[in-house]
Amino acid sequence: MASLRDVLGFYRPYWPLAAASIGAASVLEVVDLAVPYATGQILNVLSRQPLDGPVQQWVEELARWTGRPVEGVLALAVLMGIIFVVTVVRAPIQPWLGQWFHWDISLRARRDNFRQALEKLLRLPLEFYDENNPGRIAGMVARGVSNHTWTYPEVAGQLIPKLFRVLAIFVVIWLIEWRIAIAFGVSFALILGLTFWKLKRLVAIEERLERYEEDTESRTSEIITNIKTVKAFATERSELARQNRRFERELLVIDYRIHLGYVQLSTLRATLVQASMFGVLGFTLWETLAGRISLGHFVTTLTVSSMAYSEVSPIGELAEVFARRYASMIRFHEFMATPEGTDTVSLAPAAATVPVVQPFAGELTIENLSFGYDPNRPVLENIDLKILPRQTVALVGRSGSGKSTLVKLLFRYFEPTQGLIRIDSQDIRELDVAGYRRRLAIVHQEVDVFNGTLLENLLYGNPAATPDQVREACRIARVDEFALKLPRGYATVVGERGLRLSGGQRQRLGIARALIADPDVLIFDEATSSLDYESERAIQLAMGDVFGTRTTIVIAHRLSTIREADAIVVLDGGRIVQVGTHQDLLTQPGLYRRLHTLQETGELVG
Ligand SMILES: Nc1ncnc2c1ncn2[C@@H]1O[C@H](COP(=O)(O)OP(=O)(O)OP(=O)(O)O)[C@@H](O)[C@H]1O
Repeated sequence: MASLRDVLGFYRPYWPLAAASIGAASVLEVVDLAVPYATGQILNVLSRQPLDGPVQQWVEELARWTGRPVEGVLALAVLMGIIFVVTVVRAPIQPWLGQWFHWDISLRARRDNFRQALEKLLRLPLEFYDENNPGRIAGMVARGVSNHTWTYPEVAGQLIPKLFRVLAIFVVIWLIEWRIAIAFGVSFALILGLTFWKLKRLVAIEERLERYEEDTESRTSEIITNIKTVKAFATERSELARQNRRFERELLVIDYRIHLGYVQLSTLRATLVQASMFGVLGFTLWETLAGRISLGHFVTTLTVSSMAYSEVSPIGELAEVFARRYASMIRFHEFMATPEGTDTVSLAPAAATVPVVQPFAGELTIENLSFGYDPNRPVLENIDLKILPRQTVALVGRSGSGKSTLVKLLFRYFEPTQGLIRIDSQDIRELDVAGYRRRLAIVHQEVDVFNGTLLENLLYGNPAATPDQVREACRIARVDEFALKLPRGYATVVGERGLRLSGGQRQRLGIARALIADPDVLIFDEATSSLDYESERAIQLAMGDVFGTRTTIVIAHRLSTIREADAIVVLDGGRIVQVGTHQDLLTQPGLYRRLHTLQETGELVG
């Protein structure tokens, strides 16, 4: 669970500048008090009452310097001089000390934290993305960072300096008449104490609301992602109704619990402030009438105490704003503390000590491998497999038999619960994870296309590829066949804001992209399953040209894709049940022959 310490830690790199700017802003708030003080002293001069000791000394000092007699005019000049410095001279300095540095720190921290959040996102394991959809993640990060950005200048530039100002006012009143100071101090402590007590309770509600809102955002994000399904099933109305119920609930909590709480707090605060001010007025008047304080001090005390009480509302409001944003800041820090697991480039164990052995030949050995997403529910059990360099091995089996999971383990997205995988005799856990993954490439069933030109997409895994490499890969993957027909050829923008590629074209782009990365091990994960016959045939031909050029693993439901494989590995319930060539396996009774017969004839045979 993140805490206030994490929130403050956000600004750790900037602490010297932060301390200096907060200190300067506080000093400005405090020196401002010289104005009512000097005004009170002017009143004393005008009503022929004595000046305070230090002021009298300054006047005498100035009289000595200038050779003029100590008189009222000189005293007024000193006091006016003080007021001039504190108001007119201070005015152009204030925005720099009061705004520039706080916003400068805040905006720098914003940049750093967006960067760190992205670094975190890039390092988090795939499991995190299985559990959190893009809407939830983006909302959490954006709200957390932007609330930090807005809050820091308010807290550093206003809240803290104002608290110092109130403290200084307390000291000034104390110096004038300690009894009034105590009455003032007690009333202030009571008001602030009540404010913070109430805010703590409101923060707890805000934290619960934050989580609820995240779930709402997450659903909205799913609606966007799955919009085709929503439209196809015509569930727009029910989706709207469902979200509307959540919005209504949110409104009820925000309005009747949080907002109401803040208004109650403001009511209480305003009443206490006015009552306290009235009390201080009465008490000061009493002390003045009793002759214990001068007329000047009467005015000064009333002015500074009303200045202090007038700070109560802004302090309270700033504290409220902080409280309202605190929950999302805490969520952001919880996100930043999410464990990164082993699926991270920089945290690979022994990455620094064990160099990548280059080049790989592409021999893969899987030894007694077991794994389960939930340790009590094994998905793969005791897998033993050896794939020689440049061999093509197909993984087949029923849906859910663990084929994709095996590939995820090969990519080191998860740690096996038992056993290990070696590449060219080296345990893959000992290799630098980024260096190792660059030796692999995968063509998924759904090929991701980034917003950019076709060429940029092709070069995604290897921007340094030569034109010849690109040309050759595009020839093998049959990208050239469609690329030249695009409006601007390879310079055509595809993806989010560009031309939509068909399923077959995306697949071919995926294969070319993988080939351009020149991997030692290439994996096709059901690359043809979603395609029509013609596109499938084109992809099969492309794959056929790749077979034998590097170690290749093909996951396929359509067995026609893998007839040429050197070995076919049949998985069932997370175990290897058969291994052999297409011909071998057809001659044996078993799962492969059953699946094959089913695909050829549509008949289920025992
Ligand atoms: N991220 C995950 N978290 C938890 N369980 C998972 C996850 N991914 C897959 N599984 C489970 O692991 C088992 C194997 O899934 P896997 O995707 O490896 O099978 P597959 O053979 O590739 O299936 P298909 O051919 O349908 O793609 C399934 O029971 C599935 O529910």
